[in-house]
Amino acid sequence: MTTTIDGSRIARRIRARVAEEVAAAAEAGTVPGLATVLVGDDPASAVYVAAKRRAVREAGMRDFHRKLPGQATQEDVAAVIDELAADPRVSGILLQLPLPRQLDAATLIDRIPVTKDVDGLTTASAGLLARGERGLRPCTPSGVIELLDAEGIALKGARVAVVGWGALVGRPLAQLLLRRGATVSIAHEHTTDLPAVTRAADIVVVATGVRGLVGSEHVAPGAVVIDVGIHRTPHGLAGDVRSAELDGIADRITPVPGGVGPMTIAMLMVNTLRAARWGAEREIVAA
Ligand SMILES: Nc1nc2c(c(=O)[nH]1)N[C@@H](CN(C=O)c1ccc(C(=O)N[C@@H](CCC(=O)O)C(=O)O)cc1)CN2
Repeated sequence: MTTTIDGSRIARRIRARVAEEVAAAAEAGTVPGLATVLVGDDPASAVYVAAKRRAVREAGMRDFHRKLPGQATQEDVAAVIDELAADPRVSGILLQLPLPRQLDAATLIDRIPVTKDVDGLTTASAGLLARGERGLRPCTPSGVIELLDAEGIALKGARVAVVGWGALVGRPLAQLLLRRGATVSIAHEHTTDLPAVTRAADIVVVATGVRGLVGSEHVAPGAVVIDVGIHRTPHGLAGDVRSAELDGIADRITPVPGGVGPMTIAMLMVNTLRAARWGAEREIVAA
């Protein structure tokens, strides 16, 4: 029988723990704050940012939000990031992606100071991850690791196939898994004989943005399948995995919705708390 992993329940537990730690930090005089920056009117982005802001308030953190019009220029967005970077009440800055076409996302992300980079997407944060040094890690990949840990799935020595090599999920996840002692294969939608790669894995993580890419032909009996994809369809949300086909094949699988998505927001709360602590340390050192 295949078990569904309840990401919403695990995320709630993490968020409750963060709220306790925020209350303790507030008692000691520091209230963490997250600034979300939303450019334009992409409906999905508006939903995600609203969910993030709700989570911030529920955790007892300060909610700073900036909304810019879809025709905002590079300079407009840069000015907002610089203002938030200079504000000591702001522990973390998140630039919601995707951005409108006229904007250069990589350059804007790199304006975020590394200690406030709660998305872990700056070049500096990517470098710290590559070197295994202290830094903030991207939320979805660290959410996947937390999910696997919460389920008691051993990573040391496990064969993990990561399908998808994007900067938001696949690449950082592969590095986090390597650091945990997993043997990692990175594949993607163009991999020749993808089933041969994924069927050799104990854990298959799919983050390609291609709806229904992975099905029964890709998964060995007893494997764990983590579906990071989210697609809006006329019948509701769907993932990168044809999950119905895996019933009775996979040992465990994450659903869409209710799997990895809620973990992304939970890990953002964890990162904001970590950023507040890191920022406070830097102030002490600078004083
Ligand atoms: N700056 C960033 N932009 C984007 C990120 C990111 O991590 N940082 N990730 C995605 C979108 N995303 C967060 O921004 C995100 C996606 C999905 C969920 C989630 O909880 N999904 C629910 C379903 C909710 C729904 O769509 O109705 C679920 O899977 O259960 C949270 C965050 C792209 N942009």
